[in-house]
Amino acid sequence: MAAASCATGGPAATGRPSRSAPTPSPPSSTPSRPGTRRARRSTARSPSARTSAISVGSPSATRPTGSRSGTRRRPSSTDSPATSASSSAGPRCGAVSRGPPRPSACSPSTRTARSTCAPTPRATSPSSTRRSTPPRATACGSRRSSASASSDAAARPPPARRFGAGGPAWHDGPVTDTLWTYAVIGLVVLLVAGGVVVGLLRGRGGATAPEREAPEAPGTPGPSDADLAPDGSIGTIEHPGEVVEDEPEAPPATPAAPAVEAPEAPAGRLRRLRARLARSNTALGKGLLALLAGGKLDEAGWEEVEDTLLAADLGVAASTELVEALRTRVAVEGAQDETAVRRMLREELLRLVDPAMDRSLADERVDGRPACVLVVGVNGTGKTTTVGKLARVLVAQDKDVVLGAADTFRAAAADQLETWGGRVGVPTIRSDRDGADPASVAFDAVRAAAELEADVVLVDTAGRLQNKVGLMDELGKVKRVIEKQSPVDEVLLVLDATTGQNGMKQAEVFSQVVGITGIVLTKLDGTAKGGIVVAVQRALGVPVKLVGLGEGPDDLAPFDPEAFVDAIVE
Ligand SMILES: Nc1nc2c(ncn2[C@@H]2O[C@H](COP(=O)(O)OP(=O)(O)OP(=O)(O)O)[C@@H](O)[C@H]2O)c(=O)[nH]1
Repeated sequence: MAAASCATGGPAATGRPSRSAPTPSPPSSTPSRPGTRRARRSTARSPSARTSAISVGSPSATRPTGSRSGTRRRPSSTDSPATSASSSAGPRCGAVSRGPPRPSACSPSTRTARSTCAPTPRATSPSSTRRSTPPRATACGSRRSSASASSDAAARPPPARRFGAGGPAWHDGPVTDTLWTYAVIGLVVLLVAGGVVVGLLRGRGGATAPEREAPEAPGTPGPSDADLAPDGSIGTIEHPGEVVEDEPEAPPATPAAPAVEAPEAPAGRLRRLRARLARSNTALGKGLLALLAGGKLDEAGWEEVEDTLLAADLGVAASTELVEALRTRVAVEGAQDETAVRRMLREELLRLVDPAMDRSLADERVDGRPACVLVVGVNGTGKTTTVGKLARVLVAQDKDVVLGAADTFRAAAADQLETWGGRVGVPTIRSDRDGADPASVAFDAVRAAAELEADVVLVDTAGRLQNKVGLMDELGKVKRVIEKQSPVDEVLLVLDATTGQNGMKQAEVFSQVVGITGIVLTKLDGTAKGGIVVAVQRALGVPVKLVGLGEGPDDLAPFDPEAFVDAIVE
């Protein structure tokens, strides 16, 4: 046991570099990244963690303590293996070898008296043999002068003779016998005392609080195999008289993986949301129906119909056109009941909304690459929310989606988008730095989507007023940079329906800068101005493709002209 302690405790045995002082080593690079799970794992498994785990339950006999001792005393090249083997641990071996017993054991008087104790039974016992055999002789010999060693050799008979038959030839008489006996007894007492001291030191090492270890340099070897339990873990370390068990290692606290949601299928969403649309557009629908079904309309009545349409943001041209169409039909078909009026109104509104427009989204891979969708608009219209909701629509259609957080202006936008994506298991490409170049982030997102072989990448951009030339130029650059890698298949302009005709001006400028291909009308749940759908489509010649009807995650619906008109007239 002692020999084993020395072997594992000495610096040479551990392979650890000797340190002249236990100064803290520089921190390793791994713990400098605690935020990451990998880093947490690394920290949990780091050498310092392991050694501190050993220190908690380990006494001086364990390798770490031996290692620390090793830093205090570098083993001398003159230390023989026997010296180590005869002591407990490296440094302690040295301390014991320098203690009082050795000089007295090796003193000339003792050597002279040795001949007198030859016949004692203790001298022939195995333990006596261990104590008196080469190890200690070597230790003593390292201190003796060569002259005294040679005189000692001359005066001393061979050990076999001394302790074997106890040959009388070198018996000098009773006085010498007595001195020899005392010397041997003294030697034995000192050895026993030394053993007790070593034992106490070890026992105390196990009882005291573990010393705090200096952090180890990266690459410092971890616990040796001797420190490891059969299963490879750092296990119990036994000491005389006590068994210290490692506390069962608590499983690493892994954050609960957020549940991935299953978004609602997009088909029929608008029908579910129709009540919200109808509630907001009650004035339009009910007002028109009341006027039209009230009997033959005079000029004032028709003006009232037109005002109602304008109030719903249908726009002057569309409103005038609708009134003309209705007047013609009433004149031709005669006075109608409410059901017939409703049908007539529905047909004329639907014609204005133009169901023939292509409202499909670019959400399929094109020419072996992901479809690329850029989302633009003024501040606060709901772009980020729309990108998040649209990701859900696409996931519900079993598409592989990647999000690009190119809104680097608003600090929380990337986090907001990442949260949306995380809920449906969609990755978000973002910059860690606020104010990063949005074109660069957009480029990275498109490249990542290509590498991931996604179906579609949705790139969110910062809100900007259409009259800020610098910001509009920046948006143009975002698109151009993306196009160095992939065509932009869809540019969605997000318009807040509550802004009414103001949105028309936005749409025109954005369209000039980045070429709008589709419109998302948000916040239609909170406005009676559903007529904007018609107005904006007519002004830009691009279809409304999606409508937002609430703040809920699935409150974005593909625009369905029939459902939209039904919600108005029913
Ligand atoms: N009622 C309602 N609220 C909506 C709708 N769409 C978005 N919002 C809300 O509009 C607010 C602004 O949404 P954001 O997505 O942050 O707007 P943004 O355009 O990204 O904002 P900027 O990045 O500052 O330009 C949020 O409170 C959304 O919940 C909608 O269809 N209906």
